[in-house]
Amino acid sequence: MGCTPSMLLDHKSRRRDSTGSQEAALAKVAPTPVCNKAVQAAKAPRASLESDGFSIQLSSKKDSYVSQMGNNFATQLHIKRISGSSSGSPGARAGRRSSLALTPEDEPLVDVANRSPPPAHIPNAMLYTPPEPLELLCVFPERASRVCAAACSAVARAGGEARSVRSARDALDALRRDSEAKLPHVIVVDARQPQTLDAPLLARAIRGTKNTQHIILIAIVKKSAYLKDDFVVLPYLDAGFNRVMVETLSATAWCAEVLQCRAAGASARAQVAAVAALAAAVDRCRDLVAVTDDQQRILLANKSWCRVLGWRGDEGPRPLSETAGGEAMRQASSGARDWEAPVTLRRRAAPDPILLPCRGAAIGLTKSTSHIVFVCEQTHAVETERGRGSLHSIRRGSLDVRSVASDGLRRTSLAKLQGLPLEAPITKVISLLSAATEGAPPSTVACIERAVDMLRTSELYSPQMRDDPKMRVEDPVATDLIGALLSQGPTNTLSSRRSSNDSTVVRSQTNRTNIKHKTTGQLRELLDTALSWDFEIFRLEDMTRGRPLAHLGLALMGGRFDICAALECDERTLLHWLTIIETNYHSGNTYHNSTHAADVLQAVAYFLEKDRLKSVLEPLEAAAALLAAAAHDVDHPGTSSAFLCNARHPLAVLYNDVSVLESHHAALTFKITLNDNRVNIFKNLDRDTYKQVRHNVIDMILATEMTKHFEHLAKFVNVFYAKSSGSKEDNMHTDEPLALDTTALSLPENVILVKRMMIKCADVSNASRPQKFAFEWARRIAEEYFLQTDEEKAKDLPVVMPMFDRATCSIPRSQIGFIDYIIIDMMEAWAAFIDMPELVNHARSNHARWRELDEAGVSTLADVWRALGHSSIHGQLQAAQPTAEE
Ligand SMILES: Nc1ncnc2c1ncn2[C@@H]1O[C@@H]2COP(=O)(O)O[C@H]2[C@H]1O
Repeated sequence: MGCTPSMLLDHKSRRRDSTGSQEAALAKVAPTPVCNKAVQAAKAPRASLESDGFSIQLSSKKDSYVSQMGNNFATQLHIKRISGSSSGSPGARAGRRSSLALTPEDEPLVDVANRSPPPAHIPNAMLYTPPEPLELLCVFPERASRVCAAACSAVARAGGEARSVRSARDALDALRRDSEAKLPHVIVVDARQPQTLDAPLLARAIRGTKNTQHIILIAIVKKSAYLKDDFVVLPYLDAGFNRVMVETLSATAWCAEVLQCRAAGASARAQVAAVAALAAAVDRCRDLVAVTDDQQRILLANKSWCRVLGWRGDEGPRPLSETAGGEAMRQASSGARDWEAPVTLRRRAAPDPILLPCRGAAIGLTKSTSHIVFVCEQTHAVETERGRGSLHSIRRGSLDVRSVASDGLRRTSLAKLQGLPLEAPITKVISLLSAATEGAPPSTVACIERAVDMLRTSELYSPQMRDDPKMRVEDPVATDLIGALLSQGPTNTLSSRRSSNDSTVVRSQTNRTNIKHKTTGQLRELLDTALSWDFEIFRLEDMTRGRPLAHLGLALMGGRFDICAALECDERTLLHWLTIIETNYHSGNTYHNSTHAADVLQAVAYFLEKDRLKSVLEPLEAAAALLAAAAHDVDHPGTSSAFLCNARHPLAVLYNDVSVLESHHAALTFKITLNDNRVNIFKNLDRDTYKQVRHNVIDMILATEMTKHFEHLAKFVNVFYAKSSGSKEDNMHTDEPLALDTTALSLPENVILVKRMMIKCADVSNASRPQKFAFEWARRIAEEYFLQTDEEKAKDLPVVMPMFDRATCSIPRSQIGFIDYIIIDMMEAWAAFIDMPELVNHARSNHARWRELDEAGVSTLADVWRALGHSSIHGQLQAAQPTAEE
């Protein structure tokens, strides 16, 4: 402990020690104009003095050599309040607010009750020690001192043991050599021959030795000296003696003294033991505890206090104000009995103070306060840092007091908040990072501090364009596309351009030809290849006359994955579900139609075949992933959420401009499904299973929102690549290979990240497909963007992606930007996770081809297809393939 329990026991005597004189001691006890008079009064025995409302009485126990046991004051100083007006001036009384000056009558009762310290309650059981035979040590320089012999024989008669030594050195040796159990209860020191034995010096040395607080020290003085001066005892008491006794050879006198010493000794030992026990308890507290004297000088500081504030273990009493500030200090000074208020504590190794909730209490055995207890709650954040043993670390980790306004209310509520057992993981991360700065080189500290500053923002996952020369695509097309993908809300409105549907109205299936789910031989052959990465999706689109989803869905969901078993539904219901979902895709959209849904479904199915996912996902989770993929863009209007917001479309209004399309896709999926028993693939699931599947489907559909792209990617990377050297996000931007760590898969929350990543990658997997597919998808999305721009211009709406104008837009550049900013990082992370390098290989090779085209001056859609030697890949495919009906 910084300050020890022994300081608690004798802080009053230390006060005297520091002044070196009784006058100074008295002056300190009464630090008012009255004190000088008190000193004079002390010199004039039995003087009583009244002034300015005070009565000071000094009484000297001259007639008894036995002063009060266990009390270092042979002379007792009483400072009384005078309640009447007879002796104090009214002005003086009215003007003072100190606890000494104010009379109890001047204050409201409640206030008085709260200001007088509670009687310190020490349970009686704590103060009991079993009686022991008395151990006496006599220190008498004279070889055959008769006084010494009288004392020893009295101890023997009382059933105790006595020994004697002749010098101060021998006495101290005996104390230091003996184990604690053998320390004497009483030490009698011959103070009659100062030239041979300096008794006060020896007493100080004894009191400076460990565990001697309970030893009763008796100084033997000559009768002549004793009777000469009223204050003869004071230097002895100041030096640490408990009692001053006149030399005597009387066996009776010695016997009485010895018996009193045994009783007093037992009581003193019990008190010390009780204080030691309480100090040990305080030391084991998590909270920061300090006990001060009535002048707020710290007498005891527990281990938490020392550790958190950077105190050494051996510091003497010091003013609390050097370390603490705030409302708590004001409360403590007000004399309140019990209070709760925030305290700011300065730490030695950190510039920023910490703000902690603090409870305090004034303690006193009498009406006046002897001790003040401060218990500062160790908040979780401080404790986390403590775990790192870093004081330095606390600087950034927990509480930023500088940001706290000076008004007390805010500080109080902040302190209360910090007292709550709540802590966000980010707080722990900041604490750990801050701890890592300890002892680190300045450059590392600077890096960590910058990282911590970034972590402190609430926009953790908001992407910022990287300042990477390699990546600096100062291409307005790429900037336009990425900017539009990553931002949501009104930029700067649902088009009925290709659909006049109220999107929340389930489309009737009747306006479509019922699908033939009897597949032709060629279609069967094609569907047999549904689990290859170069699956001919556009051929399927053509063969099924724009209904690829139902056919592929039935083949994959009903066939290979048998989700009917997991969902406990029949294949017919699944077919109906697929059909109605497909019906609710807009066939007029060039990109966001059911072919895109089928493509994403095919990608998810392909991923699910990978060993990593097979081992991680339950059949029901796989089923949910396939359902989510099939439905993830249902009723997509062919325009972006930003467009809907700008157009003040009912969906944007319904979803408050937040995740408009994804919310709609997820909600409509369930509306369609639950609307009709014939399509309700969930109808046989029990409540909990339904809940689980629903949660999974919704979560995955919402994960396709591109504004959250970097959030999902960063979380995935941080979890599954966290253990390689350096930040994985940084690694992603270098050519260093990623080091995969899949141990985190044991946590369900991390499996969620995997499912999100899976559908995200599937959603934009077109850029990682073989070139002929990737280029067709690029054409389709560009066409859809162009149509949106056309509509925005026609309706005088803000143009979300002005660069996507069919007359001027460079398709190669838009694809280069898309791959650079969205695809590569994500595919690298996912490819490594599921062991599918072709994802990255295709993306890179597509990127290279787009670059070639760009460098060749190819720009518009028409240019691209001309350069590729045909008007459209899809057109080429269409011409070559038979349809499903053939
Ligand atoms: N090849 C591509 N080029 C440019 N943008 C794309 C490409 N593929 C997908 N996207 C965009 O990425 C988005 C992913 O979510 P959506 O399907 O809602 O809408 C998609 C398009 O806006």
